[in-house]
Amino acid sequence: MADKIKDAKIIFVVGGPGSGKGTQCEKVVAKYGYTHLSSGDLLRAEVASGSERGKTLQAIMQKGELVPLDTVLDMIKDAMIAKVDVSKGFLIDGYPREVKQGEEFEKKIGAPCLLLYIDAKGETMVKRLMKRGETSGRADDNEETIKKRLDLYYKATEPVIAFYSSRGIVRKIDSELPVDEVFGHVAKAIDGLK
Ligand SMILES: Nc1ccn([C@@H]2O[C@H](COP(=O)(O)OP(=O)(O)OP(=O)(O)O)[C@@H](O)[C@H]2O)c(=O)n1
Ligand SMILES: Nc1nc2c(ncn2[C@@H]2O[C@H](COP(=O)(O)OP(=O)(O)O)[C@@H](O)[C@H]2O)c(=O)[nH]1
Ligand SMILES: [Mg+2]
Repeated sequence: MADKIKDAKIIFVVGGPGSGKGTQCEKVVAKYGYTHLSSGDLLRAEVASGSERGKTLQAIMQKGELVPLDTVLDMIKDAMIAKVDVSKGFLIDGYPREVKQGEEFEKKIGAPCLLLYIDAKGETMVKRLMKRGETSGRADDNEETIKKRLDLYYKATEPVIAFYSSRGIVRKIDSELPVDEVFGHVAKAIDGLK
């Protein structure tokens, strides 16, 4: 089983909060049939289950901080194992959040063949998240937590992009464009694989 995952096509989707990762992943699923695993969604599902672990997670997420590395990684790995036989590839959305998360992922699961860097300006991300917050019901889509998530993104997650750039697998996608144009660039990056 571990070998099967290792051979799977793995794409990391990295970008700030509200940059449009989830939006683009949905479109990739529709066109390429990849399996979309949003680390944030996996964590929110655990919170929704009402488990003790979920309660601990909720408190961390509400503050816009990172949950323990092993927790997210185990969830991603379990979700990958469940889908590996029917999946053409995996979109790992919102992970890695810090270089260490990427290193552990590679030790326990495998190496990514591509990193889609979904790039938008800070003010754009804040605007999109405030709008999303009107309907998302997410405890972290509020002004105070958004600011913390952005700060953490610049501090912890941007170094991830530099880390993988040196390997030549980063494709920077301008996410200020209209959604379909952004997707055009995403599709070009995926078509360039192999
Ligand atoms: N690898 C990850 C992914 C998520 N989180 C936690 O889950 C929260 C929400 O994650 P996510 O949904 O990915 O949020 P954002 O990227 O901030 O927002 P979006 O849904 O807009 O992508 C993060 O703030 C963080 O507390 C984490 O600790 N580690
Ligand atoms: N104008 C515009 N809005 C977008 C674009 N991509 C995403 N959005 C909006 O921005 C918000 C955040 O997008 P989402 O995909 O959840 O971003 P994520 O936080 O990176 O997963 C959503 O309300 C989207 O509708 C884009 O390319 N252009
Ligand atoms: Mg998202």
